[in-house]
Amino acid sequence: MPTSSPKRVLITGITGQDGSYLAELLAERGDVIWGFVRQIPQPGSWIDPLLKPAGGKPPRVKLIVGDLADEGSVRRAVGSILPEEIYHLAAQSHVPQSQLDPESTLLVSMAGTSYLLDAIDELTPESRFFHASSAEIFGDAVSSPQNEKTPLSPRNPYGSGKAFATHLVRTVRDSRGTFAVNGICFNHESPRRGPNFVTRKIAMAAARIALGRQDSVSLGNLNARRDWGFAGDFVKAMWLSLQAEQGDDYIFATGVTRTVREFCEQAFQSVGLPLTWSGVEKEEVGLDDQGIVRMRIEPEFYRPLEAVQLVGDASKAAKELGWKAETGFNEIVAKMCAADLDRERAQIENEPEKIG
Ligand SMILES: C[C@H]1O[C@H](OP(=O)(O)OP(=O)(O)OC[C@H]2O[C@@H](n3cnc4c(=O)[nH]c(N)nc43)[C@H](O)[C@@H]2O)[C@@H](O)[C@@H](O)C1=O
Repeated sequence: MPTSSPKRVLITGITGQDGSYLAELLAERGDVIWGFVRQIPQPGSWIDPLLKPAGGKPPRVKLIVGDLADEGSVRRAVGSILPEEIYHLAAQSHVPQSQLDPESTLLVSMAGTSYLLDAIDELTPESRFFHASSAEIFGDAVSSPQNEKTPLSPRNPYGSGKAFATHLVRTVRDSRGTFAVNGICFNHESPRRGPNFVTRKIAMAAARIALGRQDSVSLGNLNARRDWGFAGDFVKAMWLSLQAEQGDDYIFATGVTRTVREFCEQAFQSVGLPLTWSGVEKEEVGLDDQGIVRMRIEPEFYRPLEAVQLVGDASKAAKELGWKAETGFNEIVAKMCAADLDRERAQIENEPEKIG
C-alpha cells in the first residue's frame, strides 16, 4: 500500500464490522483516530483492543459522542477534531429492517451524510470525505455487471437512502469542489458481520450445530445470489480511495456471485457436516449424513422484492487505485466458521458444569 504521513481521521460507524477493520488499518499507519458514536460501546466491542490496548499502552482510538441525525453534534465533532479524512460508514444497513423502520434508516443515510458534507464545507473544506455507498443503489439493475455509470434503481428504503446520499456526494463534489468519494460496496463479510445477515447467520448456525448447541437453522431464499467479498479487503479500498488525486466514485466488488445455497454448503462442509438437499423450493431441507434435518426454509425470511442481478465491475478501482478483492469465497466462509467455532467453544468452557 502507498505511504503517506499520519492523518487526523474521523470515522462514523467505528464499532461496526467495517469501522473496526478500518480503525485497525489506520492505527497501524499511525493515524490519530476519532470515532463518532451515539453512545460509548459496551465492553466486548470490536474496537476494545484499540480503546484499551494491552500492556497499559495509550488508546489508539478516541470517541466523540453525537448523533448523525442532529446537525449540531455533527458540526461540533468536525469543528473540534478538524479531521483531514472522514470515513462515513454508519448506517442502518439491514435491508428488511429498513422496510420495518424506513424513517430512522433514511435519517442516518440522508441527513447524516448531508450534515457531514455541510460541516466540511463550512469548517474544514480541505477534508477528504469517504461515503460508504452500497450495491443496493442499483436494486433492479438495468445492466450487469454494474459499474460507476449504472443508473440508480433502488428497491427498498435502505437502497433509496444510499442512492440519495450517493447523488448528494456527486453533486457536492461537482458544485463545491469537496474531495468526496462514493465507495459503492457490494456485500462484504467477516467474522464481525452482524448475526442478522445471512452469511453470519449460517456460519454461527453451522458452528453451533456441529458442537451440538443448536439443532437446525431456518433461512429464506436459497437461490438468492450475492457478490460476496471480505470486509478486511474492502477497508483497504476505502483508504486507497482517499489517497487518490481527486474524489471520485468506485465500485468495490469481487465480480463473482454465489448463491445462499453455496454458502450453506461450504459452511457446513467446513465444520465437518456436509449437507444434502431434499424437497423443492420453499419445502426444501438440508440433511446431514445421518439424515437429520439441519436447514429449513421459513417464509418469513423471504424478501418481497429481491435485488436480482447484483454483481460489481471493480475494474476502475483496479486501474486507478491498484485495488482488488484478494480473499476468495471459500476462504471467507472458512474464516467465519472457524471464528464461530472458537467463540462457541470458549463459551462452552466458561459455562458452569451441569450437576446431576
Ligand atoms: C450490498 C448490501 O449487502 C448487504 O445486504 P443484503 O444483500 O440484503 O444482505 P443479507 O445478508 O441480509 O442478505 C443476502 C441475501 O440472503 C438472502 N437470505 C436468505 N435467507 C436469509 C436469511 O435468513 N436472512 C437474511 N438476512 N438473508 C437471507 C436474502 O434474501 C438476500 O438475497 C448489506 O451489507 C447491505 O447493507 C448492503 O449494502
